[in-house]
Amino acid sequence: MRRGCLMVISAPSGAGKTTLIRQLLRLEKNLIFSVSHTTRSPRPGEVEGKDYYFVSREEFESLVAAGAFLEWAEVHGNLYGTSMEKIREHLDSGRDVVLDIDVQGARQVRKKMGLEAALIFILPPSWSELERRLRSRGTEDEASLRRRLDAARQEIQAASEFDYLVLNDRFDRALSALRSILTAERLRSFRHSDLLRQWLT
Ligand SMILES: Nc1ncnc2c1ncn2[C@@H]1O[C@H](COP(=O)(O)OP(=O)(O)OP(=O)(O)O)[C@@H](O)[C@H]1O
Ligand SMILES: Nc1nc2c(ncn2[C@@H]2O[C@H](COP(=O)(O)O)[C@@H](O)[C@H]2O)c(=O)[nH]1
Repeated sequence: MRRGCLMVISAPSGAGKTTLIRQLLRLEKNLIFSVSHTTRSPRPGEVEGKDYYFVSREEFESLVAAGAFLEWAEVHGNLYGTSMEKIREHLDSGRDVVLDIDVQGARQVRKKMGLEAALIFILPPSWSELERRLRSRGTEDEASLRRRLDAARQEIQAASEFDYLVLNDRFDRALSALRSILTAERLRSFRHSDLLRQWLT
């Protein structure tokens, strides 16, 4: 059986990765979203177990101590982490998995999983459009908005470490680029060892 693909998507806050991932999940039936743990409070409309597992700092720290996370990081003043167990299960059973994580997390995944993980960075079209999108979402107070825009400068510096860059200017074009990346990743030879075995033995 083909081993699933791991797609890691990072971007500055407000670039549009959550919106793109939601739409990608509607179109790609074999793709599963990895629900992270976070110490951040839920936003209006966010659902426990669907958007995040919302936990206290104490609970998060005990999961870190138990080695439950593939990666974790402090982002914009809150802790976020990706639990290892489910991801392994899905990949082993041939399901593809998408992670919405920050740059620090993406680096940790690359270190642990090497080229098995495809690292994708979403770029906003401009600084002014990034700020406009973040403001128009209406989820951040001024301090949080400033912190996210400041962090964006450093995050964009790391974009060249990623395997793929996707410009989220026109939404439909960015979505189609993500679907093409998934198609390419599904064809990588190491995922098809069964297919190759019959030719090589
Ligand atoms: N191509 C686009 N054109 C215009 N608006 C967009 C586009 N893509 C996303 N948006 C809008 O930009 C806002 C921010 O998008 P989204 O919440 O998906 O960002 P994000 O990268 O996931 O941010 P965060 O890291 O804070 O979760 C949303 O209101 C979304 O509808
Ligand atoms: N390293 C990780 N980063 C994560 C994880 N889940 C989400 N994130 C990133 O945090 C910021 C902020 O997200 P928000 O939902 O509070 O706007 C964003 O960059 C996410 O990609 C995770 O498990 N690990």
